[in-house]
Amino acid sequence: MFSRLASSTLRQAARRQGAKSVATRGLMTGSSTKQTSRVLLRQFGVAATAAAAFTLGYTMYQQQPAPQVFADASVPLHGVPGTSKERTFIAVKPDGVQRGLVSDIIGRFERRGYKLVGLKLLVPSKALANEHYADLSSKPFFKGLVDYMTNGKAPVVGMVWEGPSVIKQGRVMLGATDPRAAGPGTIRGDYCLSIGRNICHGSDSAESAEKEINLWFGGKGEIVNWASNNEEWVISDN
Ligand SMILES: Nc1ncnc2c1ncn2[C@@H]1O[C@H](COP(=O)(O)OP(=O)(O)OP(=O)(O)O)[C@@H](O)[C@H]1O
Repeated sequence: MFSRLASSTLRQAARRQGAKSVATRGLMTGSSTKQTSRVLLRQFGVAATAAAAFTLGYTMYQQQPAPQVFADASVPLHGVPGTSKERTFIAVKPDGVQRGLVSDIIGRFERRGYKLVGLKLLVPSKALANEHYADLSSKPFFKGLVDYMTNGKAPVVGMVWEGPSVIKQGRVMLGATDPRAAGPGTIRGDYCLSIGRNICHGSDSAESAEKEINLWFGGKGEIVNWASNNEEWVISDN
């Protein structure tokens, strides 16, 4: 790239000075040769400086350390229940994704002041869905539930939210499992009508949160420990 840049600069300088036509006709005088050489050297110097600056800048850019977002790596994957580092697993199920409710559900948690520390979009495998709903395996609706979660007609949005009492409050924000019993203002109470299409899931205890977060977000680096600048405006008993 550098040699292409230098030779194009030299060509342009030569053209500008009429050197090409003069040289080919053998009419170049001593002073015009010197002048042309000076111009060529100056142009070459500019190109060399530009190339050196580019190389230096690129090298410095490459050597920059990666952004440091892992502010508190001592927090376990599933958080610390009973503290401001409590964590829960919240999912938007395929019907919620299909109906375009992802942003509303994320927005409710964000506006409440909770912090998003994990987020992924996936069609869960049968094994994952079976494990997630293992406690319901004897229920007559189990097979239909797993099929609806895994058939790929729409993905699931899996999330991990962090903040004080997020496990309990997450369930309150979702509303009752059967949307017809869910209060207005809750996600299910506002957006759905049927227990088989209740658009979201939330861990119901610290034990479930631990199991579900590790199940859905067990991979390395899938949870980000980061410090929110809003924290002092959201979490304090003064
Ligand atoms: N009677 C039912 N008929 C059909 N589907 C049901 C029924 N009961 C529960 N489900 C489905 O199974 C899911 C898990 O049921 P569970 O009893 O664990 O309720 P939940 O904890 O409120 O729901 P989730 O685990 O999805 O948050 C429900 O969200 C619902 O989609």
